[in-house]
Amino acid sequence: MGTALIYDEEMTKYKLLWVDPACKIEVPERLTVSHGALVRNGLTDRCICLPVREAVDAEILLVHSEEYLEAVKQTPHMTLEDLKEFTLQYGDVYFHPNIYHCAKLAVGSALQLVDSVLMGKVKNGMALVRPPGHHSMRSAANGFCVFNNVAIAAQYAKQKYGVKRILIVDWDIHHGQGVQYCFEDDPSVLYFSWHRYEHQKFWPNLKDSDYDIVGKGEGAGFNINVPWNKVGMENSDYLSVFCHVLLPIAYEFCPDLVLVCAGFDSAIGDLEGEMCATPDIFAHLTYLLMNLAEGKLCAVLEGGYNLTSLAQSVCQTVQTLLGDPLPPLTNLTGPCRSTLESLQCVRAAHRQHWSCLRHAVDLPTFEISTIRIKSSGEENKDEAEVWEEQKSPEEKIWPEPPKRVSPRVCSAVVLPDGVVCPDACERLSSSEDLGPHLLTLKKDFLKDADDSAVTALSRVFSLIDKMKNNEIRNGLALVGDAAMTMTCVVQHVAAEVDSRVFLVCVGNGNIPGHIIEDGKTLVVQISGEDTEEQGSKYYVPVCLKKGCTDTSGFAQAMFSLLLPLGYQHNPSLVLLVRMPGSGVCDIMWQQLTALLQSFAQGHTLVLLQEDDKACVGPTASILLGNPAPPLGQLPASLKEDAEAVERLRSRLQADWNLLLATGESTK
Ligand SMILES: CC(O)(O)NCCCCN
Ligand SMILES: [Zn+2]
Repeated sequence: MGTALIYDEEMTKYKLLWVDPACKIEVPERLTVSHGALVRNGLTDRCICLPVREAVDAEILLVHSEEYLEAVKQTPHMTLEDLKEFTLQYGDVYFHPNIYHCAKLAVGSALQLVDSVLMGKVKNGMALVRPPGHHSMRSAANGFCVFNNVAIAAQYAKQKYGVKRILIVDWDIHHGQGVQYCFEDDPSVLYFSWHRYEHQKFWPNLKDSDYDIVGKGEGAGFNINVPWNKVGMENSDYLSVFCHVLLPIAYEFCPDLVLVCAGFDSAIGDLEGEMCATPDIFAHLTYLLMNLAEGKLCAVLEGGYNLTSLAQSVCQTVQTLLGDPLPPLTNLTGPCRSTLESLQCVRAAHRQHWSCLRHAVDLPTFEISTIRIKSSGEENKDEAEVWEEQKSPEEKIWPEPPKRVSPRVCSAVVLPDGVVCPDACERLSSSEDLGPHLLTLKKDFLKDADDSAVTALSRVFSLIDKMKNNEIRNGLALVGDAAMTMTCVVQHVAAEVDSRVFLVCVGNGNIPGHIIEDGKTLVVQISGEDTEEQGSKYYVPVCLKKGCTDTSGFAQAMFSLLLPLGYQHNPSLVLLVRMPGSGVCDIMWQQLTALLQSFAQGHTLVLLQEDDKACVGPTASILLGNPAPPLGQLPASLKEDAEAVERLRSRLQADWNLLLATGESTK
């Protein structure tokens, strides 16, 4: 199934007709440069372009009041003076004779997208619309928004398709209060928003945007606000919020549909946001949401006012929806102190609502307000920081996002004769020669191995070399001895100059000490074995009381340990090994296989042991880019397991500060 793209130039046909500094940034060119970049990068040709349509009254009334709709209906016939007068009753928004038409098209675009995803015509998609929607409320336009496109889409999905649970992720730099108000007492819609807040000093200056607003009544816990109390947030800050707040809760919620309020004013260069995250971060944020709801993801454009970073961010998002390999994220230095304060506050506020946060040991029992922290931080703010804040947001520059080339072959497999090659995979035949290195290995490692093991290893090595040359994206090998093959592979890759391996070992099994000495291989082992005291900077043994059968504990280790470590290690190869008898369930295994493709531009090598032959198909399906099935709503993980994960984090966070989720940051 493909990726839908919805866009119509009709939505460029309205603009600000008078002087209003607050609104002048919302220009038609936002759509034309975004769509133009997609065309220029050959992305529109790869999408399924769907037509827009006008929303009908009944659809708009899913969220808005009749009197508001009736009032907006009058605007096409208004004179310029009437339009100005009409606009005065709302905040930071403008009207135009054609904006009602465009607002109906924006809603209609979002609904077309929802229809095509929920009817299974496409896998996912993006709607490029204006006017944006997430600030508009039941009876009020606000923040350039007229109708709440995404809120209407959520109500529409529930009403027309009976969707039970919807996750709305709002990565726009402004708080979508309109969405929050619409669903604050609705437990079937989980709304997550981060937003520039600066202790209520930033627009829309609402106390309702702070972290302690968690939803009301039945909806308590289903509204997550992450305030950014400083500008200049970077990729690390965004990733740490996904790893330590959004993903654990989103997986526990287990949505049937993911809607994204895709605003790109949270990208570097945007004078509204004043953040420093680069456009390629949206490739990763999108991907991290694509293994929820079996990949049913609808992204709808909200804000984004720097035409360069907007266009780049839109392309990064669409490329990920299309399944292209993710770009490497470099120099992730870990979250700043302000982010850690916000993280701690949000996790504390939601601790009672989500079992994934229940055992988080780092959380104070008292309610900490970032206001108190700020005032305490005020005294010891050094003059550099003061100067930094007073400096005007000068023109930022950032590197063009790296090209993301899909190798000719997606998935290659090394299988014993007699094992069927999964559809769409390429079977690696015997490599021509055994290669000199192999003969030495034969002497070192394989002395008593039979020829089939030597042949298999030579094929695995050629698979690795083809991944290195980006001829192949990922691969899978079914071998006689997974542990031995793992050791040889690490040895082989570590011999390369600029290689870094991220070895994820699921299940019990001995990791030879020498492979973690060179600092190029980071090992995370998730098992039921308590090898905690053998841990080191490059060897992270996660012991789950009930072993890998415990999905909640496994999931927690995946988000709060594996993801941050993987991002910070930034490997050139991911080696995922399933030890025999690990007990990990297939869906957890598939989710893990999917998540690990965030790294190394998707160069993942999976090693399975022959008696795990049944895993070949399900693993290949994920390697080929199919979404992992849902884990189901996750129960609380065991207290001991959560504490073990927390102990590991506190031991490791000095070396790997993306693990930080609270407390003092080094920055
Ligand atoms: C869609 C949006 O969130 O980017 N609108 C921002 C409005 C800012 C008004 N000061
Ligand atoms: Zn915005």
